[in-house]
Amino acid sequence: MSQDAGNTVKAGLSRSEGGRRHQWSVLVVALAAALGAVVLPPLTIEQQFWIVLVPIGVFGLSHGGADPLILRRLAADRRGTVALMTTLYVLASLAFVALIWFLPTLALLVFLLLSIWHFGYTDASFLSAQPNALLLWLSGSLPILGPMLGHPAQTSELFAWLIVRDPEQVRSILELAGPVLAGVWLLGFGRLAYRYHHKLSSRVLAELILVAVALILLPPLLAFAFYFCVIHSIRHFLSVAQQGLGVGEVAATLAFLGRKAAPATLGAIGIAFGVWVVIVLLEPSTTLLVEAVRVMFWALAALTLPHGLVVKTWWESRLSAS
Ligand SMILES: CC1=C(/C=C/C(C)=C/C=C/C(C)=C/C=O)C(C)(C)CCC1
Ligand SMILES: [Fe+2]
Repeated sequence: MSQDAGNTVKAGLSRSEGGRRHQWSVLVVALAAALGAVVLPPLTIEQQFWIVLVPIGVFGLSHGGADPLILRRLAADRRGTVALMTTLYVLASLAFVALIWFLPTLALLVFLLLSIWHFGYTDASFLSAQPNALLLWLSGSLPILGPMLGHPAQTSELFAWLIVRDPEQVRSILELAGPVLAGVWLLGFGRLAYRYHHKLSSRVLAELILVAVALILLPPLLAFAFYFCVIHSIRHFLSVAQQGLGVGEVAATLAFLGRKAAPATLGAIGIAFGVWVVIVLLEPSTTLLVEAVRVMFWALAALTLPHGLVVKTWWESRLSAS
């Protein structure tokens, strides 16, 4: 891929009407979320779980549900290639499930790192016309760093459920790592503002700050749902629509994608529900909530590796085709 071709398409995303409009709405929604978080009464993890279950299921997962469509496009609808790519996708997921099974703590760390990269990749393409690795890591790390800093006790408990460890032990690590990482983030932000202030609009810096504040103030599961549904999924759909079919057709394409993504999304929800029931039957001593949280995040984790690779491969192939 030539650097110029890459720049042209990314410039298209960051300057596109849909991208710009969405960037303004992110600022408004992040401000509203931050203000809402201040007046919100403290919520238990269980209350948060019931609030975010439907938005994450419907809104969030459907963006992964578009992967089969992207795979077909990547394979140019050649049956053999579609089958091969689908097999590789499933194998990558299964490899990650094996990692979760045998080395859960390492799996959580890899999941968090992959998520930061994947979130940042999408954000940076919308926020900057030129590739900007610093912006990628700053933006992508917010959904993980925010809950760690703002609500270390609940975030530790959620992590501890995933890796079956003592929440207090996880908390002592987070309370040390959180401020250190926040310091590194602030240094990076200072460098971004200083080095790129002429290239990036102040709206980008405002987005980073406002989204950071919202993610720190909101309780962890609400913070994640806000970022995942309102920012990540919408940007993903906008980019899929735009890169695939041209700016003018975004609305029609979103409706089309919605229809195409629905079967895989419903399938994923069905499988997740099935796994939940099986786990609960096998291990009736643990609570339903803990198992539900495990299914929700480990399912996302198992899909993150192939999903992130598919999205990147597809974007790069679009770039080199342009
Ligand atoms: C587990 C967990 C968290 C991280 C979730 C992540 C990292 C989700 C990634 C999803 C992806 C990458 C979806 C694909 O597009 C939080 C929010 C810090 C709160 C505490 C529990
Ligand atoms: Fe994604």
